[in-house]
Amino acid sequence: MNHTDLNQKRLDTEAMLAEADLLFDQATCQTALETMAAAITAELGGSYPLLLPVMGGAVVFTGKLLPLLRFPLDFDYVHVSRYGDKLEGGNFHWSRAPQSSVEGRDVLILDDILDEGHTMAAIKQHVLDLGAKSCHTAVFANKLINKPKPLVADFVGLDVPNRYVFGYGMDAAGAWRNLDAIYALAGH
Ligand SMILES: O=P(O)(O)OC[C@H]1O[C@H](OP(=O)(O)OP(=O)(O)O)[C@H](O)[C@@H]1O
Ligand code: HPA
Repeated sequence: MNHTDLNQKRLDTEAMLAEADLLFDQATCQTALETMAAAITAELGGSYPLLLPVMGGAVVFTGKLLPLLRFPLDFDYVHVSRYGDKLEGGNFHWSRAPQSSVEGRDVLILDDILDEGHTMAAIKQHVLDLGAKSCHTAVFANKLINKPKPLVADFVGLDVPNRYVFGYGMDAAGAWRNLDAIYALAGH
């Protein structure tokens, strides 16, 4: 992309945020995160779990959550995507399957958002197929959609409305994963 195109993209991306609706501010997200950390600790703190964040959306949630978990754990990650830069999900693309052995482990999958739930359901099934002893799921945002999901997350930070949301690891057209709050795209 040349300099002019990049500059236009920067301006468009700034405009997208300026027009968006703030749903959950930084303080609200932090409180939700701390509540989740306490619940995860109570459930899994004694089982030396293997944490598997789903890149790239889980990067902010995971980076903020990990220092709040003061118990022994192992860390690996998977990379699965089905939205890319689009607003609607398509086929799965696995860029990285779990590398550490999940066999016999209590696994906790972490993701930024449970939308239709297909991503989390597929990863959980894969982890169980690999012989995990148990598999819990944690999502920072759970979208309140108007249809049943294949899976209910064990740990949820915030319920978000049925709109396209971004920030806190979630992208809008590839941008704004770096925001410390959750916004909804204008008109979506
Ligand atoms: O519940 P679902 O409808 O399956 O959607 C949720 C998934 O979609 C997003 O990933 P995406 O495919 O956009 O990849 P990314 O994490 O790289 O943005 C998000 O990070 C979740 O993994
Ligand atoms: O609403 C969303 N925002 C960002 N990424 C997503 N992936 C699935 N749904 C969403």
